[in-house]
Amino acid sequence: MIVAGREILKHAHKHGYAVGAFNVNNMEQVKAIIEAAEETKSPVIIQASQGGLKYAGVEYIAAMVKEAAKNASVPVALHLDHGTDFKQIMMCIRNGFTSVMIDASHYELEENIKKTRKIVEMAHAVGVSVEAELGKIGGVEDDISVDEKDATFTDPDDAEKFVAETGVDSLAIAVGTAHGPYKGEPKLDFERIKVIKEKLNMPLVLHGSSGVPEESIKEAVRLGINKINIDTDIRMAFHRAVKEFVKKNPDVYDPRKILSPAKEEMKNVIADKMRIFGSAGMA
Ligand SMILES: O=C(COP(=O)(O)O)N(O)CCCCO
Ligand code: NA
Ligand SMILES: [Zn+2]
Repeated sequence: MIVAGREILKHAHKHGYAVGAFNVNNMEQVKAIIEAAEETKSPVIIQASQGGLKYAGVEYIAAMVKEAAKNASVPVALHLDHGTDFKQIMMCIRNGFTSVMIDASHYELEENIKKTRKIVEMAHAVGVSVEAELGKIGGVEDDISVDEKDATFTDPDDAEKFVAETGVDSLAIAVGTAHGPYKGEPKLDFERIKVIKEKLNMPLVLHGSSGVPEESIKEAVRLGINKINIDTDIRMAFHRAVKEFVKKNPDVYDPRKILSPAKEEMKNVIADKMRIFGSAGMA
């Protein structure tokens, strides 16, 4: 069933595990996520970025995810990832999204607070949860790009002020991850996660989580991360499977035959992550 984002994240915060938040652009990704969630009995967050909504259309994404959630035995939230455009955020709420991110992290603290507070007031008025970002998460992915030198870690004291003055349900923190593939191995600032969790005592979000070693993910969850964003690893699973299928079956042109192995590969990758995040069996 479809639920508000805060319901899923509050449970994860209370019981000390993390829920996967997986990006979708098409039907095969939605099916892969829901099948993995059913298989592992995991609550799950299905999210679309502004780029994903531009590609598929907000109505298509909302219709597919609501249909999938209606028939699922696990809790599902539908979330807007990295919302920067006020109209886009309102269109998502209008189409039944149960959670939205307002990403005003490029602005100074006071401006970020102001923009975030406006979305919180409107979203909370209709029961929709809100995620915001403080600090700048590095990396390049679709329309999100932050240069390595501009990536700034989240300051715990600023975070305390930010949450008190905005009322957000969850906070995305910059602690060493980056969007997209990593060149070297990412070094997470675990001490910073620990301090922020102690100060805020609320659901925390890790972005740029594809490519982070399993042990680092587990440590971040132990220290209080409750939502883990994954996009690149699913894209790579899709790419691997399609490439392999087409190489082996160059004359098969039926999209169902070409995309089915890709859906299976994405499902397996997602199910593994749900086990690593600790959400398996929590639904
Ligand atoms: O934090 C993430 C995922 O990061 P990653 O792709 O490193 O797993 N996201 O917010 C997905 C960004 C999608 C842009 O269209
Ligand atoms: Na990444
Ligand atoms: Zn992100």
